[in-house]
Amino acid sequence: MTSDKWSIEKRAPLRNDSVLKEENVPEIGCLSIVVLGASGDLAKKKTFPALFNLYRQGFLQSHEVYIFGYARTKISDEELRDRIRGYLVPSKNTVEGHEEDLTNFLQLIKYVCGSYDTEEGYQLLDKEISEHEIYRNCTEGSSRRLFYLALPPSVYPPVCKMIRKCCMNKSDLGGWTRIVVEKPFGRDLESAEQLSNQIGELFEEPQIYRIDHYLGKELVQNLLVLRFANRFFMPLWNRDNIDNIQIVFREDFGTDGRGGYFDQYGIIRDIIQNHLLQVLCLVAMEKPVSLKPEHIRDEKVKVLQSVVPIKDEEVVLGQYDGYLEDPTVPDGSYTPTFATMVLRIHNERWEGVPFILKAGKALNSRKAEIRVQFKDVPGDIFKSKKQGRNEFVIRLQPSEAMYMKLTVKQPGLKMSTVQSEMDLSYGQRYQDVTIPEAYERLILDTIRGDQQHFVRRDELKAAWEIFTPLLHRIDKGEFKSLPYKPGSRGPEESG
Ligand SMILES: NC(=O)C1=CN([C@@H]2O[C@H](COP(=O)(O)OP(=O)(O)OC[C@H]3O[C@@H](n4cnc5c(N)ncnc54)[C@H](OP(=O)(O)O)[C@@H]3O)[C@@H](O)[C@H]2O)C=CC1
Ligand SMILES: O=C1O[C@H](COP(=O)(O)O)[C@@H](O)[C@H](O)[C@H]1O
Repeated sequence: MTSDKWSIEKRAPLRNDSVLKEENVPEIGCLSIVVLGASGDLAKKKTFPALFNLYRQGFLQSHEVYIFGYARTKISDEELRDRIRGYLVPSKNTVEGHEEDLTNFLQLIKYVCGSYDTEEGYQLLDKEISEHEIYRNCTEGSSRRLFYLALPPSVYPPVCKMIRKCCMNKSDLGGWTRIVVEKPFGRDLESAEQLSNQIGELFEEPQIYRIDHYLGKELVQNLLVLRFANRFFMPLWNRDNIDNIQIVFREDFGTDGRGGYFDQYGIIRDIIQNHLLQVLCLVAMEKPVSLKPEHIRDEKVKVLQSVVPIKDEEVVLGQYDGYLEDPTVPDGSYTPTFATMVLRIHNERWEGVPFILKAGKALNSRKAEIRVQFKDVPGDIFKSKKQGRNEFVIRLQPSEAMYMKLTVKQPGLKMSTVQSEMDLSYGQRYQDVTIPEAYERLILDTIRGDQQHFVRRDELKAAWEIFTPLLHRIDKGEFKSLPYKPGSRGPEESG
């Protein structure tokens, strides 16, 4: 099943302190993965493909795992398999054995139809899971049950209630029940806290995995290594040397059939409050005591708590021309599809350094990157300012890369300078490596009980505290979104 060409290192089982009450949790044994909202967009595009890739690499074993799709849509097992089949595609290094693996994987999937807020469907689901556990000779209570909520957040409370009531792992003989919830987790501080309270009454924090898929991206995971395992970054990473840091997300397509969802949230809730802010935390945080999830998340919370209120004059919003033509978008909507803003961190390291966050849909390119711009060289004898500053760029996607823009001597007899690049492009440097999809890593982390790359409750609260005042002013119509042309760089006013 596992092709020799897979070159991702299989990670050894790991345990960590985040599983507070689950010290004797098995890493092996019967595993039931339930994808709620299996009929939806995320499930077919991301969740099932991630599970398939884990299966192909041997992280999900046929003799242990069973996957249940759950939703209201009335379809058969075979119809669900047909819906997702086209999304389970091989990457360039994994073509060999793909068809056989696909057939075997699809046989591990069963569909259960039911509503989200009544017991019948969940009782049926529990029966199916229990049958699978018995079939696998699983000792009652030692099984592992993972519930992935690929659903709109509005249904999280009833779904969690029903899981708690009908579908929990039956006793505490070392098994576990974990739930994965997607963003957006709330619309503002109050609604997020309400949701946290509702779910918190049903599940303990170590059972709740708030996913932010940007935390599963290769170069986001590299940030801590880069910063804290390299001597030459440490002394430079501060207000004395850095002029500004830009964290940018661009998409070259619009709402793409998701206008109904998007219009309720807008670009700040969809991208900035979660994905870009998580990246900011990893760029700005202090060195954690260790790599334990709680130590890392403690440092992230400190950064978030040090962010000062966003100034209105440092915000630009935009909406692309044609957004309102999407039939699922309400007439006259002011929802921003583009936003740029400055975040300022009031601490010893970052006082005075603007963190410029920018995100937009329907722009000129698809790209996510971090640009660290350094200050000018004091007393520059080469007068090299006109060639540009030192800049360190981390491109998260597409084509993962890190490069350093620096001034060098123009080769030749003349003593003149030119800007050049030291380039680490992953496509060239790691040609035989298939970089895992973010969801793949994060689902594996959930199975292993590693919460390092998931958002803790206090982190979420601190994130909403930063954006809620601005979002409320936007919701009240106090900000207008400036028009911009699809395929452009955003509104001209955004610079
Ligand atoms: N799609 C994406 O690219 C991304 C999505 N997310 C998040 O993942 C979650 C799921 O997203 P996505 O798959 O796009 O969502 P969908 O709109 O496709 O919904 C998923 C499923 O939920 C059910 N559903 C939809 N609306 C409702 C409703 N109002 N009440 C009850 N059930 C409903 C439907 O299943 P049925 O009717 O069969 O029960 C649907 O197939 C959301 O929280 C989203 O924000 C996060 C990142 C990216
Ligand atoms: O969470 C979301 O992310 C996607 C972009 O994800 P990426 O991994 O392709 O960068 C975005 O399109 C979507 O609107 C948003 O909900």
